[in-house]
Amino acid sequence: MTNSIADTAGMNLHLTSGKAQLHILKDITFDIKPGEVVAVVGPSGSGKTSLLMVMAGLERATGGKVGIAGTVLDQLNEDQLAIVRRKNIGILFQNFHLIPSMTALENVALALEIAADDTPIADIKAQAAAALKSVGLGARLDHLPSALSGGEQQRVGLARAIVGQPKLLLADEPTGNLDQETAATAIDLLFSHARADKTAMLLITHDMALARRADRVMRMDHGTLQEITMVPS
Ligand SMILES: Nc1ncnc2c1ncn2[C@@H]1O[C@H](COP(=O)(O)OP(=O)(O)OP(=O)(O)O)[C@@H](O)[C@H]1O
Repeated sequence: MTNSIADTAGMNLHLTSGKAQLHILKDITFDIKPGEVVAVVGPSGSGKTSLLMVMAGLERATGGKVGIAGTVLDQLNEDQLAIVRRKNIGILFQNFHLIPSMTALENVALALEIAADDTPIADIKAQAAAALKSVGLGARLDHLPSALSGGEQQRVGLARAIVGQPKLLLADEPTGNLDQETAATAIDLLFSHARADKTAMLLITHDMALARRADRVMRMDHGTLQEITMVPS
């Protein structure tokens, strides 16, 4: 459990839906090493997003252990969870989740303001601008999300996810809402950042070509997770 950036042992997640108790994640044991890219594939509803939510500390496992950067999450309160999250994790969502009333720069700066309590605002803005520049949006700092294309919005999402230099990037179908060409550009950017910064990544995708670019591929099926071998294309 020690030299992983993320690891789980016998992790379970039960959720209630009406009167039903659903067993969403079943006895999941896996780990992600620093700098490693792990793809998770599997059918819709199998539990991939639920796994990401647990790894992000946004959903609590109902059994087993979950560790992030050597800290076991199970016993932490919400404030402690938030600290582990902001110190270690960047999250990239399919629907971008940008704040519509904030410019690209403000969206990225906000993530850093939350993550770095004592940093002067001028430094935060400079770092946010640099992150946006690194994803090719140096000329779009003052645009609102509504004035950006889908691909550009996702690049703002990427800048926001990486600006705090997380050890672990959690990406949930990051290109699911983009056309093929825009998606390919976004994925290249995502991988080049992850590889250059040696950021570990848990990448949920339906795209097998994308999964092949990962170091390892896991398949989620009805809440169970297993490593699979990809047949070369
Ligand atoms: N808050 C919740 N309460 C109850 N059940 C939930 C909740 N969130 C998800 N589920 C159920 O958990 C199961 C797994 O959902 P999850 O979103 O993790 O699947 P997924 O593999 O990410 O699917 P997709 O590929 O369609 O995004 C589904 O049956 C879903 O209905």
